Amino acid sequence: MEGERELREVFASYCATAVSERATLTFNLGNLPVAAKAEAPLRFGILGAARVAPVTLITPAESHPDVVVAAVAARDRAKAAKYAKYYDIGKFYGGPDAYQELIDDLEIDAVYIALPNIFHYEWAFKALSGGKHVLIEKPITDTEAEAAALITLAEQKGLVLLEVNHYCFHPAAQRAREVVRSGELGKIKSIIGEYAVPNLLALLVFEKNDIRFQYALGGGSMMDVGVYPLSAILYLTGADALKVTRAAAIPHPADPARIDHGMRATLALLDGATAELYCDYRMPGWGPCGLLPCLPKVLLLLDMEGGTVEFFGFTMPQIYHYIQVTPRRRPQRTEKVYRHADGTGDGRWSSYRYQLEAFVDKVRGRTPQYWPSREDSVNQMRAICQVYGKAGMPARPASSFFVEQNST
Ligand SMILES: NC(=O)C1=CN([C@@H]2O[C@H](COP(=O)(O)OP(=O)(O)OC[C@H]3O[C@@H](n4cnc5c(N)ncnc54)[C@H](OP(=O)(O)O)[C@@H]3O)[C@@H](O)[C@H]2O)C=CC1
Ligand SMILES: O=C1OC[C@@H](O)[C@H](O)[C@H]1O
Repeated sequence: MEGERELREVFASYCATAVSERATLTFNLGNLPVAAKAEAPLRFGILGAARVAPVTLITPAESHPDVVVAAVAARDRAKAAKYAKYYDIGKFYGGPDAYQELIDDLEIDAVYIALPNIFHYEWAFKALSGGKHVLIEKPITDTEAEAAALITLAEQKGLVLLEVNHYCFHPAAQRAREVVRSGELGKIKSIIGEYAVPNLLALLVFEKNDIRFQYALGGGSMMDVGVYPLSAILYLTGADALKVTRAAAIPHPADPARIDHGMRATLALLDGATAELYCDYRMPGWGPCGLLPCLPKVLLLLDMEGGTVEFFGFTMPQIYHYIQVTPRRRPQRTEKVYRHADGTGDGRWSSYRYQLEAFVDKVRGRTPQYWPSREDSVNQMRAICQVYGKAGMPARPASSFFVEQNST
């Protein structure tokens, strides 16, 4: 009952907001002016004609004066051609060698990897070896050892490697982190981190054989939506280590022993704080038998010595978010942040656009507004592996390319 009330409140507040203050912003997200390009912009190539790339890179690149998406590679030539035409990408590679051909293209400076997780390591390794900067989807790899190897390789090559934890670059996430770390509310006692996709939405968006539900491709909810609350817990607390004390998978009916459609985990953080993580692809709706539709639940809730902080919509702050700070002895306040305090950024930018800004700054030798520490991706991978272990599910398979490289 409490859950139903909460979901109804969230639904009502979302609707009210959508028709008022942020409606213009939501509309504008796809309508940022196309920037005039610099003389020698950073030329990106995309590995895989991925569904996600228009949101994560192609649209953000349009408004960046120093970025051009110059090529796409897909295993099927016709698919590559169609994708290139549709998104106005100048060059395409198709066929079984397409990914390597794109990497070998001397006109390409950076590669975006949005392939199934199991292929992240291999293609990031090959792209870095070929001298390309790499923007890679989350989770960076399937295992901790692979993540560490990529980071070392990027450093050896002097190249930029960035895992797409895009929301961390958005001013709202940075403001939430500032509030939490400012000392205003003292130490953290506990955190709840959730990313749950409603049943009905997941049915509409994901096909049965989606890469997210295939063990051999590095699937599982913890590998996908679970990464967000996990990385946010690390991001907000600044903890570089945590211990998974308990985890329970909600098994996927298609592969119940190995694939989680949901996961609940308890984490022990520094200083005695704890965190409860929940991710799900099949969050039931509300009302009779949970059949009425609900919205995705994307939430961070911190109980601190001096009050609470709720950061709602943390992975999609450009669409909707709020940071509600409730000190125990002072009035509650709600913050919404779309630009940096120094005025940089643009209220219409998505988290992906903020991320691209930082990526380019890093490549160009400027200091990005935010950049993760070299250990972040490794810590994240280690924690994911621990969650699967505690839940009694097998670790995600290592890349066969990594296994071959490391077999004596
Ligand atoms: N940061 C974010 O907000 C989001 C991140 N993601 C991440 O992006 C990545 C891709 O997700 P998404 O775009 O939804 O994925 P898609 O289903 O669109 O697959 C991406 C590409 O992977 C290749 N591929 C797909 N299935 C297989 C297979 N069975 N075997 C080999 N290759 C395959 C295809 O390449 P080809 O075109 O060459 O055939 C395809 O274009 C994942 O790592 C996911 O976690 C996804 C959504 C949002
Ligand atoms: O942002 C996201 O939401 C939906 C997921 O399946 C996707 O992979 C993730 O990155």
